[in-house]
Amino acid sequence: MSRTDPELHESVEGAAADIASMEIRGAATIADAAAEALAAQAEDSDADDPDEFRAEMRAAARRLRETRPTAVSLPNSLRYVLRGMDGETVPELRESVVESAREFRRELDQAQENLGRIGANRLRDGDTVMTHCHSTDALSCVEKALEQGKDISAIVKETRPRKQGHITARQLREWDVPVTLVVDNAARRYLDEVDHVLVGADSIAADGSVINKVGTSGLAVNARERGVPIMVAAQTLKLHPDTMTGHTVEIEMRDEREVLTEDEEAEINGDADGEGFAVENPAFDVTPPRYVDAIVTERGQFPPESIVTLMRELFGDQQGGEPWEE
Ligand SMILES: O=P(O)(O)OC[C@H]1O[C@H](OP(=O)(O)O)[C@H](O)[C@@H]1O
Repeated sequence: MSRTDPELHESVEGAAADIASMEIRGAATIADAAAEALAAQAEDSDADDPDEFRAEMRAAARRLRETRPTAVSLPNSLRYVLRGMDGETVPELRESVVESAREFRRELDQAQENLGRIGANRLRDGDTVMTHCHSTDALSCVEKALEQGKDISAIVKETRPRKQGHITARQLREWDVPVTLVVDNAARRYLDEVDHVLVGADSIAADGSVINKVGTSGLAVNARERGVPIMVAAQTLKLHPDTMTGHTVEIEMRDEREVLTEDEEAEINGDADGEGFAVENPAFDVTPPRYVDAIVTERGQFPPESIVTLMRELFGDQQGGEPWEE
């Protein structure tokens, strides 16, 4: 932080640290936490004048923005809340930010509900889904299918290195869904027993590419080879506006210690002198649109190639820089 940066509320610093460490994780959950943190900053601000208040909010948004680069739900959330900031006085500005954050969080919940209902229509009674990682959007489809009285089973991929598959398994068991947990490398073997691959997304690009937890693209290629449809559950908050103008989505590279402990590394190195070896830990990968059957949003389901039409509708009139950079 530079000396001129305003002081940030503990909720902002706390949320930023928790997002970076993945204590708070999952694209929608990150967006929700970011909006909540901005509201806390606004509520407790002791800014003396409107300019100071605005500068404080921009600094808070920048701090949250720099935590993780891939899930576009994070900047989309910050943009939504800051664009709602309006007023001549500090109390007016404060109220507008709090209300904007509240509205964002309400819409996020509603979108997930609506998406779930649409996604559930793709699932038939007795179907088995294969999941990768943990996605609240994807699980919403299962939840709604269960509410429709359908029996659904799941083959849950463990999802190395952080094993978010365990979170998915726990949630599904709470709903009494029969679960088989498999290591990632076993996925292809089990695809013959599966009716749908069901995953979430961290970002969707304008060409319909799906950016999701690393391993999704290999799963999609294998599923296509086996004739299993691939369904991506992603509310429109996951659509990446910058990709409409040719930008690519940055893939987060995480700490190598998530993959290999120091002791394990020492063991591999043995008595060898000199340089160690490289460990890479990309958190996400890109699944090309040709491997995706449907992107399910709260506005309906789309073949990936047509997602750009929806993006033009949603982002077409958005111009200029980011509100936290003004
Ligand atoms: O928004 P929802 O559907 O909950 O999650 C979407 C995606 O966010 C997660 O990323 P991470 O675990 O935060 O790296 C997974 O990649 C998951 O598919």
